Amino acid sequence: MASFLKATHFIHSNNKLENHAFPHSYNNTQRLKISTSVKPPMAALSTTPTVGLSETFTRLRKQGKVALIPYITAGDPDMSTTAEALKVLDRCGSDIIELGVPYSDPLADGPVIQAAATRSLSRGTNFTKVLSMLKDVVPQLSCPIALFTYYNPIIKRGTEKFMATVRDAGVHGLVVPDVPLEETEILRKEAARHNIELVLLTTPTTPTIRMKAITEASEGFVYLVSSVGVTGAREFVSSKVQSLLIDIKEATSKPVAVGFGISKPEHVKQVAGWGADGVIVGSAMVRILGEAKSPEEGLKELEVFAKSLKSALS
Ligand SMILES: O=P(O)(O)OC[C@@H](O)[C@@H](O)c1c[nH]c2ccccc12
Repeated sequence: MASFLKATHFIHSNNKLENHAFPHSYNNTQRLKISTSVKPPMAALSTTPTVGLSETFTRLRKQGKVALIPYITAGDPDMSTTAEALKVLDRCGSDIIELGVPYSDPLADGPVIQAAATRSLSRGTNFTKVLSMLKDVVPQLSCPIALFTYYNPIIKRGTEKFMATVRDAGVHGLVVPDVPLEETEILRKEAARHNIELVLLTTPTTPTIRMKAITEASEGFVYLVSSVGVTGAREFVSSKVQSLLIDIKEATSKPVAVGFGISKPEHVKQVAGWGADGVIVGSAMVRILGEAKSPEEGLKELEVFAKSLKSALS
């Protein structure tokens, strides 16, 4: 976990990624040149019926509701099951779905999501396949998609091209856990230009001053990581979350969603009671799809589970 924390927004590091991504010679003129060759984002807007993350939270706030945000890993057990799972989760009242692009070195993930990523990659999942699945499925969904990816795939494609591509697939938000806060400025600019909200994360060990900077820069919502460690279902949600929520809400009026370890209807209810605007449930969903006897069984179990979480929030 130590390396994860160092590499993320919350703690400043002179991580090598910064140099890889944007060498000092990469100046504004070059960026402008690149930008002119990128497809305008408006083309994608017309095919995307859903609203973005902030608007979703605004609507929910008016209704006095807390967002249910499931996370699943794309391509596990296979891409067509992921497509079906997105539709099932949407039908069960998910307010936003976080879809993970599998990555070979998922340093912030616990065993369940790591195993899902490994299975998915071994079946040949790649970024292009995830995006083409999304392009088909997003128009059939009523809730927005927040794409989860580590930083490396963005660097590989180039930030502008990456943003144009994901927007063209109908994605509304982006969660990138391993990018230093300082680096997010460029990411955020490009994301905004393509109408994508870049969600930043804060953890229980993030110093207050940094937490404030993160809430200021975060878009869509602020992701509060409930506990130190890696992703994975836990028996209890850390009671520290309650005071962390108070601190964050003093710093910002942006919505705050809590994730890491939330895996039961009781957890969801508890975190909502502490004042969270959203709850993120990952490993518990991923486990259901990954361990089911068949994809069909997995989808059925997923539906039952998502409904149980949704009703805990109503
Ligand atoms: O799996 P959990 O403990 O329910 O946590 C949320 C989650 O899976 C998702 O948001 C996520 C998956 N991988 C991550 C890496 C870092 C931060 C967050 C994530």
